Order: sequence, then structure tokens, then C-alpha cells
Amino acid sequence: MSAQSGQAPILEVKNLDGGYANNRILHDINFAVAPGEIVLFVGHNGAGKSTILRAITGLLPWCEGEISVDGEPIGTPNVRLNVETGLSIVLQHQGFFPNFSVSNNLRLGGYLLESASLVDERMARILEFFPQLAERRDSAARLLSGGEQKMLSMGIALMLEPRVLLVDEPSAGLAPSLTTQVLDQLQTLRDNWNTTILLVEQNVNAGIRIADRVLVVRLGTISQTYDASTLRSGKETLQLL
Ligand SMILES: Nc1ncnc2c1ncn2[C@@H]1O[C@H](COP(=O)(O)OP(=O)(O)OP(=O)(O)O)[C@@H](O)[C@H]1O
Repeated sequence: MSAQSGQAPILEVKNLDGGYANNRILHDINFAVAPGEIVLFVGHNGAGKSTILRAITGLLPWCEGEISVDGEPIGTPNVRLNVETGLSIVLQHQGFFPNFSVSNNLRLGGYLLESASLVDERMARILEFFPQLAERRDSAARLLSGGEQKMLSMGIALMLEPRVLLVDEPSAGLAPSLTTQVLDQLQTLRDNWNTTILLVEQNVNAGIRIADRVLVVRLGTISQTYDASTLRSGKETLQLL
């Protein structure tokens, strides 16, 4: 595991509240994430896991509290600003243009990069990381398998080389073997690129396998924190309540 305890956090969330219109979902969320850490959010349906990821990336209609990246408060979450700060989200549902080719989708993911050569360089790195995408680079995205589409969504988010990647339900709609493959790729990404990862995953055991820390979300707040290795070893048992 590359997460170093005692290191200054790359991401810190303090007193975060948020929700949709008049519906408050998040209540006083507090946590910090070390560089290179994989943090898994678990909890019952509707507990607020995806809402936490959306709040951090500026996709929630309203949120209050303090979010800091590398010790610098990022102000009111705003998608573009957060992407520039190094936060990218891979949403649960399709995050690409279905009729565009794999390579054109990746190019669009590099929309904030300053030069075409940098876009090419990043794309080459991503296609090397996902050889299955490299083989399908000229295919329309809609023709990819479910697992390949997840890889494409991750690849698009990685074009800006985020320091923190937030991934919502990567296994949604995937067969168990593909879930393992996609989660293994997230772990490899962390190991090779030192990308910090916040993960929401319904397949709790598959998520625990790659996580460093597990945060339980209950009724819109963090109710419990586990060191994932104690759950893997059976020294502790995950309680969602
Ligand atoms: N776009 C929306 N508008 C209004 N309320 C929403 C919206 N999206 C989610 N909610 C509500 O916010 C609450 C938390 O939803 P969220 O999707 O964060 O839960 P979750 O823990 O990720 O659940 P699941 O595991 O089922 O995906 C739920 O009560 C849900 O109905």
C-alpha cells in the first residue's frame, strides 16, 4: 500500500453539508485523505455516498463547508475549477459521447490541456495503460463492451492526470469478473501513478480488497471508519449501522 500515515492530506473535507434543492442529504461530513490512498465509501442505498462525491466535484446544487486540496481551500465547489485543481470524477452512468471514437473521446477529455502534443502524450499513456482501449481506438464508444466503456470513462477522466480521482460505482452493470478487472486497474493506477482514489462501490468485498480505508456512510454522515486491512484479515467485521 502506498498510503503513508502521517503524511499531509491531499484532500480534506470539513463540516460538509449539502443536498438537492430544499432536501438536505449530507450532514457534517469530515474526513481527510492521504496522497495515494484508496478510500472506499460504503453504506445502504440512499445513504449519501454518491452525493459526497458529487459535492466534492461541484456537481451538487448546494453544499457548504470546507474542501481543501494540498492544504488550500478550493472555495465553493465548481466543476471546472475543481478539475483544474486536480479533482476528476467518473460517474456511474456513461461519461462519454457514444458516437465518437475512443480516441476522439479521449481527446475531448484533454480539453484543458495547453497543447496538442500534450494531448497526444497523455492519450498514448492511457492507451498503454488500457490495452483493450488501444485495440478499439477507432471504434465508436457505443460499440464497446460494458467493461471497455468503464475503462473509457476512466481514461477520459485521466486525460487531465487528476491527483484525486473520484469513481462512482465502477462495477454497475458489469459481470463479476469484469468488476474485478476494473477494480484491479484502479489499484494499478494508484500503484503506478500514485493517483489518490475515492471509490463508491456496491460490491463491498471487491472494494475492500483494493481499499486502504473504508468509510461507512449512514443517513448522510460518516458513522464509522475502518482500516481496510483489518477487514481483510477478519480482525474486524464491517458494520453498516
Ligand atoms: N438528483 C437528485 N435530486 C434529488 N434527490 C436526490 C438526487 N440524487 C439523489 N438524491 C437523494 O439523495 C439521497 C442520497 O442519494 P445517493 O445517490 O447519494 O445515495 P447512495 O448512498 O449513493 O445510494 P446508492 O447506493 O443507492 O447509489 C437519496 O435519498 C436520494 O433519493
